[in-house]
Amino acid sequence: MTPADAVSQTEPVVSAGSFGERLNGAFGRFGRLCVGIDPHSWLLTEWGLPDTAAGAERFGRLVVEASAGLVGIVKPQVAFYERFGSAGYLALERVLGDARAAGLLVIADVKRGDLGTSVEAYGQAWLSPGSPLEADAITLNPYMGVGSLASTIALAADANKGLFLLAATSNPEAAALQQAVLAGGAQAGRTVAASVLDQVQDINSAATGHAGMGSVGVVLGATVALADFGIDIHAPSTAVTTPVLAPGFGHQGANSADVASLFGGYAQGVIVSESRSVLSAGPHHVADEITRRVTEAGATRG
Ligand SMILES: O=c1ccn([C@@H]2O[C@H](COP(=O)(O)O)[C@@H](O)[C@H]2O)c(=O)[nH]1
Repeated sequence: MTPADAVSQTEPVVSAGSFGERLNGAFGRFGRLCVGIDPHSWLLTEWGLPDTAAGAERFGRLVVEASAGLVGIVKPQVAFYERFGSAGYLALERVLGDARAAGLLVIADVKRGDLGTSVEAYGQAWLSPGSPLEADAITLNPYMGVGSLASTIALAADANKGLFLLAATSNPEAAALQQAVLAGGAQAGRTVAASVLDQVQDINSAATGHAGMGSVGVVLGATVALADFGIDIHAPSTAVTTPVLAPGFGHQGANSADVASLFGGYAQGVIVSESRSVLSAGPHHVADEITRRVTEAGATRG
C-alpha cells in the first residue's frame, strides 16, 4: 500500500484553503503530533541504512509511509539532506513528493533568512507551487529583521503556504540573544523573542480579519520558560490563533502532556514536534511509536 492509499482509505484530506485552515484541519483529524524526518548518521546506521543520500531517501520515505494516516504533519530537517549535496536534494525532493502525495502537511525546516530579494528566492524555492522542493510551510530566521521577510510573507500568502519565524528556540545557547531587549524602534523595550511574536500576530490579524488560525507562526521551544523571553503566555494579543511550531518534546525533555501549562493561551496553535524520540524506534516499530505518541498527545487535540 502506498502512503497515498493509506490516507485515501480514511477521511478526506483538508487540501484546500490557507495554510492556517489546513493546519486546523490536520489538528482536528489527527491531533498535534508532527513527526520530524531527521536522518542523523547514527539513526541511518540503526535503521540498517547507509549514511548516504540513498540511505537518507529510503529513511525519509519509510518515515512518510509510517506517518501517513496516523499524523497530519511531518517536518523534514533539510540539513540532514543538504550534507549530501545535490544527491541529498534529489533524495529530499522524493521524500517531499511522497509526503505531499500522502496528504501530509510538510513543514520544511530550512531556517532561511536574508535581505528581502534573497529571502524571496528562498520562498520561491520552497513554497512555489510546482517547485521540486515544494513544501506547505518553511521555518525562517528573522534576525535580519522581520521586515526583511516581507516579500516571502506575501509570496506565502499568495500561494496559501505557511511560515514559522524563530522566536524562542529550544536550544539553551539562544537565550541571551532572544531575551535581549530592543533599544529602539516601534518594539523598543520588548525582547527580541516577544517582538517577533508581536509582529507575527499583527501579520495574522491583518490577513485573517481577527478570527481563525493564522498562516504565519512562530517557533517556541517546549524546553524553555517563555516568561524568561518576555512572553506572557496568558495574554495572546490577538484573537487569531498563532500557529506555534514547538520542538523540544521527546528527546530534548519536554512532555506533550504539558502543552497547556507550557503554552497557556497559545496552546491552541501548538504543533508538538518530535524527531529522535520517534525515529529511534527503528524501521519496524516506528509506526507503533507514532501511534503511542499520538495517543499521549491526545489530550492536546485541536
Ligand atoms: O528551536 C528549535 C528549532 C528547531 N529545532 C529542530 O527540531 C528538531 C528537533 O529534533 P528532536 O530529535 O525532536 O530533538 C531538529 O530538527 C532541530 O533542528 C529544534 O530542535 N529547536
